[in-house]
Amino acid sequence: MVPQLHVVDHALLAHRLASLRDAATPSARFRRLLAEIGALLTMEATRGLPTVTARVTTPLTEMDHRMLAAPEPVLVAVLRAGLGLMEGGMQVLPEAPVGHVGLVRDEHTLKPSQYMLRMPPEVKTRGAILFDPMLATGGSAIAAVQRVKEAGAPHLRFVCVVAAPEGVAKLAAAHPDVPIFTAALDEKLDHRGFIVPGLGDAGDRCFGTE
Ligand SMILES: O=P(O)(O)OC[C@H]1O[C@H](OP(=O)(O)OP(=O)(O)O)[C@H](O)[C@@H]1O
Ligand SMILES: O=c1cc[nH]c(=O)[nH]1
Ligand SMILES: [Mg+2]
Repeated sequence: MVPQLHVVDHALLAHRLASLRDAATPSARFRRLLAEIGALLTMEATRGLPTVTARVTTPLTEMDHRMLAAPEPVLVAVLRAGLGLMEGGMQVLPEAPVGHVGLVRDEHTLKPSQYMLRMPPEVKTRGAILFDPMLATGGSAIAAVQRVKEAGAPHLRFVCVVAAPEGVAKLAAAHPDVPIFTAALDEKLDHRGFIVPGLGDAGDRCFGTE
């Protein structure tokens, strides 16, 4: 039991995830599904954002209304596959500044290495939502969270699509302050570090590489 893990249960999410997992789904459709899933997960990950009551004048009268208390948080994609997922986050939070962390996992050691980092200055005050569809061994997520914390984020959330129990346990142990939102908690990792049943290599399926 990992208290910071939120497995988001929604019929529309489940329906899209079924198609995303399907090996026959081509790249263009895979990207569209990933963006739609990103939007649905961002709705859930932002449910608890602080709000204030402000006065609003409608064409008919005045009323007190709930609004966001602070500007939208920074959105950060873990390249490459996080780009597709963050697309949906940007639709839900259109005014959010955007950061990127480039990480690639070595297929033999399964260790991530970083090849780029760009973070907007607002991350220091607004906090961040980090997007990467796959939480497998957890190495990439731990490194990405660390980079965003080092950039000054006072708080952050991690959004993924498919998580392995191993990755959830490692991320929660390394960063217990970071809530994890996922569309599915899968069964296990295989001997190559792939999530089972999973959906394969998210970056390759997104961008048509091999
Ligand atoms: O939890 P881990 O074991 O670290 O694995 C997960 C990472 O693997 C994938 O990226 P990949 O390294 O394949 O890069 P890509 O997105 O460019 O394909 C995925 O998008 C995660 O970043
Ligand atoms: O199953 C997996 C594991 C890591 N990265 C992926 O893209 N898929
Ligand atoms: Mg990949």
